[in-house]
Amino acid sequence: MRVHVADHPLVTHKLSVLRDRATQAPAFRELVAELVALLSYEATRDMRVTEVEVETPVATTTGVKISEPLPLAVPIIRAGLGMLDGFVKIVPACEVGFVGIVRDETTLQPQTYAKRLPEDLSNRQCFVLDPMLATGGSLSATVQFLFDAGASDVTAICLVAAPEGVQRMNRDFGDKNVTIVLGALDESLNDDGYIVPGLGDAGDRLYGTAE
Ligand SMILES: O=P(O)(O)OC[C@H]1O[C@H](OP(=O)(O)OP(=O)(O)O)[C@H](O)[C@@H]1O
Ligand SMILES: O=c1cc[nH]c(=O)[nH]1
Ligand SMILES: [Mg+2]
Repeated sequence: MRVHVADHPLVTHKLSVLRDRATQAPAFRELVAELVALLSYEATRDMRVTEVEVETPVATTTGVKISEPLPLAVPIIRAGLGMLDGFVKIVPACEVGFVGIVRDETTLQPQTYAKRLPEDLSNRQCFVLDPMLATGGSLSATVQFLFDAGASDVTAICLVAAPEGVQRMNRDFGDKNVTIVLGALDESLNDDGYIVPGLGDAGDRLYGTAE
């Protein structure tokens, strides 16, 4: 397993505005889309491509196109849906699968309530989208669904992670072809399972459901 933390002033700037409790849902959604676009650049560095011949108005040259089977984007509903548009803008050729997971607020255990994935994921590069990697339960369950369907190459894009979540992923997938691309690796988790300093509940902030 590999972990890549983006080290770029634009990412850190946008994350700082995202973290600010005064940032309201419309700006929050826009910033999430912009951050996904920046992180996708790093996350797709090893995307598989096939050589193609291209005729320019001047000459024939060799280019590339994204290989088939096409990559699969998997947003973890609900908050991960806020990252889908940003990813699809960068990789319009991708297909999209869905996993719906919510944490039990008391036990912090992930509860899966929806799953719609292609049956056979062998040879598919998969890109999981979820802004928050906290205890790691939700991401670990999702990556396991993908491996169970035959995937062997999974990249997760998360905006903010806690060290506890990264350790959990390393415990579960340390010897697997899994890459985690992060906007920031924060300090810790608090007793309620929230990332510190984090940005609060990403789903609530995206969809305006915070109390
Ligand atoms: O690493 P974990 O401890 O599993 O926590 C992270 C999960 O928590 C949030 O989802 P949440 O359960 O709040 O659901 P929501 O997206 O519907 O708000 C977040 O989007 C992750 O999926
Ligand atoms: O800090 C956190 C932890 C889990 N889920 C969130 O949305 N935020
Ligand atoms: Mg939530």
